[in-house]
Amino acid sequence: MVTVDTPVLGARDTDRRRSVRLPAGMHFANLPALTPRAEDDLPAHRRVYVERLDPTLTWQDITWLVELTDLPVVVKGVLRPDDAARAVEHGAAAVWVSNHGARNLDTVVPTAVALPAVAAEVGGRVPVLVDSGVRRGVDVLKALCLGADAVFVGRPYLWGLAAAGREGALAALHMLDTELRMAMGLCGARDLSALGPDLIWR
Ligand SMILES: Cc1cc2nc3c(=O)[nH]c(=O)nc-3n(C[C@H](O)[C@H](O)[C@H](O)COP(=O)(O)O)c2cc1C
Repeated sequence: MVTVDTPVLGARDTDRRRSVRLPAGMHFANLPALTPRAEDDLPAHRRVYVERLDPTLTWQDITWLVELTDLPVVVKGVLRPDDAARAVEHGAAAVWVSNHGARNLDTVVPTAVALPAVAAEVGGRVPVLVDSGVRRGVDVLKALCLGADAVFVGRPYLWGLAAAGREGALAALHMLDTELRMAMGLCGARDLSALGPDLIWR
């Protein structure tokens, strides 16, 4: 789902294409498929995506997966209420509202915008999870108010890890926890059950 007021392809896209190329002679040691080849007409990361995207997948594949395992199958990347309903109908144990950190599709809808309608559609039948762009405790608070049962982060703890190893990753999570508690206190919320849409000013 993309917003319509900006072009899908533009100058930024071209810039990004250039920026993902490695310097000559370097390669991704553990990701050989990402190493640029002279004959490539697509940047390496795009080639990987194009080769991995399977246009034959259907919702029946979710049912097949669910029947194959006792593990909970969670459908991630849901942004539309109708897709959320399909995920539940096909046996998903949870619906994960995500745009994968807005790293893949330019102008993709923010998850804070998509979340309320998805949560309403799911209606408590399974947990609703969310990620993408959560950077501060107040972001966690807003996501919980907008209908999420749990909130995830991708890059923040990786940045902590890169900066200071295990302690850095823990510090990133601790900061989110502290900020969430502070934001809750400042909103007059004693516990998580007090978080709801009434705390959100639109
Ligand atoms: C380096 C990197 C690789 C990722 N690879 C995948 C992936 O293979 N499949 C997927 O569903 N999400 C992938 N994600 C998205 C994360 O699972 C997560 O949805 C996203 O990072 C959350 O947004 P945030 O980083 O803004 O917190 C990746 C994220 C990063 C940063």
